[in-house]
This record gives sequence, structure tokens and C-alpha cells, in this order.
Amino acid sequence: MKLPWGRSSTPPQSEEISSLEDSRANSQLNTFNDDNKEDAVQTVTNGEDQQDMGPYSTFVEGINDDKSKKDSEDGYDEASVLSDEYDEGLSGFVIVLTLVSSISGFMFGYDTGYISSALTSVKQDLSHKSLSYGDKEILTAATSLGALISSLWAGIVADIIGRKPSILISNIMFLIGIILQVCAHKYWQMAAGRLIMGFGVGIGSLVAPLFIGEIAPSMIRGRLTVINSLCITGGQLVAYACGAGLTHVNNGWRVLVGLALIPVSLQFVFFIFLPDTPRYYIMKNDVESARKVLRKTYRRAPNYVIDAKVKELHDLNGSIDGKNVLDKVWKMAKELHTKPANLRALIIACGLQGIQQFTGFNSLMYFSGTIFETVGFHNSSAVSLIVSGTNFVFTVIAFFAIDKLGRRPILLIGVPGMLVAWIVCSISFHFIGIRFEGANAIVEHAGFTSWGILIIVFIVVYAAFYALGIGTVPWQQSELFPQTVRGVGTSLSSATNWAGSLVIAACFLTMLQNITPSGTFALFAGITAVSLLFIYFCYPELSGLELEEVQEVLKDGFGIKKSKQLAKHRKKQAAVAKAVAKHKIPRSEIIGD
Ligand SMILES: O[C@H]1[C@H](O)[C@@H](O)[C@H](O)[C@@H](O)[C@H]1O
Repeated sequence: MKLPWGRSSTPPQSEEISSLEDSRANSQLNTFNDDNKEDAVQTVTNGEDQQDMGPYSTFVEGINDDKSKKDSEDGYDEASVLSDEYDEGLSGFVIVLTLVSSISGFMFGYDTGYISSALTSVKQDLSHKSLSYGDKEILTAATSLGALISSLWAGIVADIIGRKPSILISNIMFLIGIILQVCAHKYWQMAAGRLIMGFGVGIGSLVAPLFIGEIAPSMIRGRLTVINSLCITGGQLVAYACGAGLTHVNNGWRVLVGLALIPVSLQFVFFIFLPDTPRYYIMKNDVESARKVLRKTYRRAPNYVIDAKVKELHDLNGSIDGKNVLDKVWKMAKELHTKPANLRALIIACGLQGIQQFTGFNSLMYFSGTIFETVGFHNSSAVSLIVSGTNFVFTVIAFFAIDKLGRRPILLIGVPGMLVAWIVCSISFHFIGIRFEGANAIVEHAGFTSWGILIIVFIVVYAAFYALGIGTVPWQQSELFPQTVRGVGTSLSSATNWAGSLVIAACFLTMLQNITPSGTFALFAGITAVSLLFIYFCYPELSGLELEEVQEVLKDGFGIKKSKQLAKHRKKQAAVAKAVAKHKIPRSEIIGD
């Protein structure tokens, strides 16, 4: 194939390509730059066959051969490639959509985070009585229960009425729930408020990452989805900090709960003016709206790229029809469980969400104060702040690593780190020697011992490794499912998450009492070890892949090898596209339109 480059535009010269040495894209290019740089320049200049260009050829093929690509049967390697070449710029539109959707993540974190301090400052404000241990457990668990119930149907509703209306419904649930709590003078009103707010948390926890995953250009989809996770951990941190500040304020807990009205109202108002995702519009056959959103997403892409993308979404993203909603849901569930690629996606998504919860992180979120007091640390809220601060900081690191390093590497670094940390905690608890008499912990070696310090240090280490991988990756769940079953698939995996959260909230203290703290953390370590095997053998690398390509990977197995190759290939393509964009070679001159 001859390249049209030489005719009307100046091809990149070798010095220009050398100047890529210090560009950001170059780190990715380095792997092949040295071998291919000269060849590529020669080939471009002489108009030789692009086969000689190594990794450059894929890029050139993408921009020169658009017609044949459009006609090709293989959706897997065509339109998606085209759009990747235009991923180099992140539009303000995508940033706004991501930030506004991530308010759901903030609400998730804030609402699950404020309860521990609200419970200590609520005193006798509810039903004029001190809350019993059981009362407190019900208030804590009510939100997880609400989230479990709503997440079970949220994905399906999001498929039927849309992602945007679902987020608006979650806002209304939040508003009702928060107002009920702020005005509560009766215990049961508070519990009802927590439950209804939980409905909002469940919908938001599922729909926000789904929304972001569907609007994000593939090369940065991981990062953009992690912004939602950052808002979760940030929300938890803010809730802990505000809670600490308001502990001694009269009715401070009402202020703490009421503050949540601000982000919810903002999200509601913003979302009224924002569109739904192109994939949802295509599902509803609203091609014009899909095209409008895509045009704003890929700012620099010429029309044929947008057309190719619309065609790709149209060809690959059908929806399942049914006589009525129940029939439709039944058919979706059947499609999810009977098609091998879908079933594998479901196993991975539920597996990761289960691992996130059953390895015990939220025992720290809900009960770190109790744990730290048990080992002789009296400023427990300060230590809890350190744990949630670590969780936040390492989610920031995950943000930078998730697309660059990939999902698998961060999981395969994070989970072994968690395993070591839990083993150290289990051993240390054994040497501290704790017995329980009723709900009271009797510590044999009371006071601030070296075992106690070891526990605190390794709990913080654990939080760091958790946030780096398993705290963030499971919320990328929507990328695993094709459009036809994405709603029902993400519903089941989110429900797995909330069921796990509920079980840990309800059982952790009982486990401490019945199988000792050492036994509890040994159990968490055992679950973590099994989880590591699951991830190693079943979780493919999905960074940089188009949502539509993931099915291809899962078609004949868990596709670990295939996914790693494809992810590497896509990254190289994106690096080349970025590099060429940096040279500012007008595309019209390259493709001659
Ligand atoms: O991804 C989040 C995050 O890791 C939170 O810190 C945790 O409390 C949630 O349960 C989890 O879903």
C-alpha cells in the first residue's frame, strides 16, 4: 500500500521523531522506537510498503484505509481502531460528565462514612433513649440493605429508562432519605431515612461507573472510572473529618447528615442539562442523539470516524426485546447465563466484587475505632482518619496506574500485599491475647505494645494495597458486559458487593467474639489467598480495549493471554497516534479528504 503522505504534506523527519524522545508518549514508544524509527521515516518518505513500518503500520493502516475498514466484517479491529486514534485529546465535555456523575461516588463514600461518628454524637436525640448496640447495628446496616435491594434492579432500570433518569431517581431517594434523617426525632424515622438513602446509594454505585464507562474514550476509561472511586474514598475521608469536627457540637450529627444535601442537589441540577450515553441512545435507536454526544467526545475526529463509531455501536450493541418488562428481564438473564462469554464476565464481575468485600476491608471502615481501642490506641478517630486517608491517597495512585500499568498488574501487586498484611495482623493479635466476655474485650497484654504498633502499621499497609487494586478495579465492572446484558450483569455484581458489605457489617464483631481477632484476620487472609488465585487465573487485562472487544477476549475462555496482547497492541497504537498528533500533521492531508 502506498502512503499519500509524501504528496502534499511534509512527512515527519528523523529529527522530529527524535524529538519524541522527551515527549510523554515516548515512554510507550521507546519499546519499539529505536528499531523502527529510521525504517518508519524511510518508508514514509519513500512511499514504501507500510509492512516495513512495524507498529507504525497499524496506525497508518487505520488512517489510510478507512473505506475498506468500513466495509470489513471485522468490527473488532476497525471502527474501534479509528476512534482510538482520536483519543489523544480529552474533551471538556467528557470531564464535566465524569465529574458530575462522580458525585454519586462522593455520596456513596460520605453516606457510608458519616454513620460511625453520627452514632457517637446522636446520644439521646432519637426517641429520647440511648441507642443500644443492636440499634446502632440496624442504623449502620440499613444503608447497605437499601443499597443491596436497589442495586438488584438498578442496572435493569438503567437499561429501560436510561442512565441519566436513573441517576436523577437516585438523587430523589437521597434527598428524601437525608431530609427524613435530619428531621428525625424518632429512631424508626432515622432508620427509614437511612434505608431510603441506601436505595440512592445502591443506584448511584452502579449507574455512575456505568455512565462513565460508556462515555469514556477507551484509552482512559479506567482512569475516568477511578475518578468515581476517588470520590468514594474522598467522601469517606471528608465524612470522617467532618464527623470528628462536629462530635461535640449540639445536634452536630444533623449538620453532618444535612451537609450531604449540597452535592446531591448539585448533581440533580447539573444532570437535568446533561445527555445520556451514546450507547444508551443507540440501544433506543436514537442515532442522532448518539452522534451528538460522540461528536462532543471526539472533538478532533472527522465525520467519517463518528459515523464509523455510530455504526460500530449499532452493529455490536443490540438490546433484547420482550413482550413486557418481565419478559425482557427474563430474556436478558437467560442471555447472561447461557452465553459462555457473558457467563465468564458475570463470574469475573461478581468474583471481584465479592473479593473486595469478603477480604474484610470494610471491617476497618465500620469498626476501626473499636479495633484500635482494643490494641490500646486511645485516639482512635485520628487513626481511623489515617486509614481512610491512606485509602484515598492510594486510590489516587490507582488512578495513575490503572490504564498505564493495567488492571491485572495493580491487582497482582495489591492482593499479595493485603495477604501479607492480614497474616501479620493475625499473628500479632495472637500475641496480644484478647478474650471476649460478652461484648467486652479483655486484653492480656494491655497498653501500647510492639504487637499493637505492628497491627496499626499493617492495617495502614493493608489499606494502601487494598486501595491500589481491589478497592478500585471491581467498579470497572461495566466494561466486562456487552450492551445487551450490561444492566442485568452489573446489577448482580453490585448486589454481590452490597451483600458482602452487609455481611461484614453484621458479622465482624460476632466473629471477633467467636473465633477471636486472630482467627478473624486469619480467615480474611485465607479468603485473600484464594482470591489471588482467582484473579491470576480468571481476570483478563482490559485496559485500552473497546467495550465491544471485551467479549471477543472472553469468547473461548478467560482470555488472559489474548487480552494482554490486545491491550499492549492498543496502547502502542494510542502512543503512535499521540505522537503523530503532536507533530500536528493535518489529518486531511494524511488521508486526503
Ligand atoms: O470501592 C469502594 C471503596 O474501596 C471504599 O473505601 C469501600 O468502603 C467500599 O466498600 C468499596 O466499594
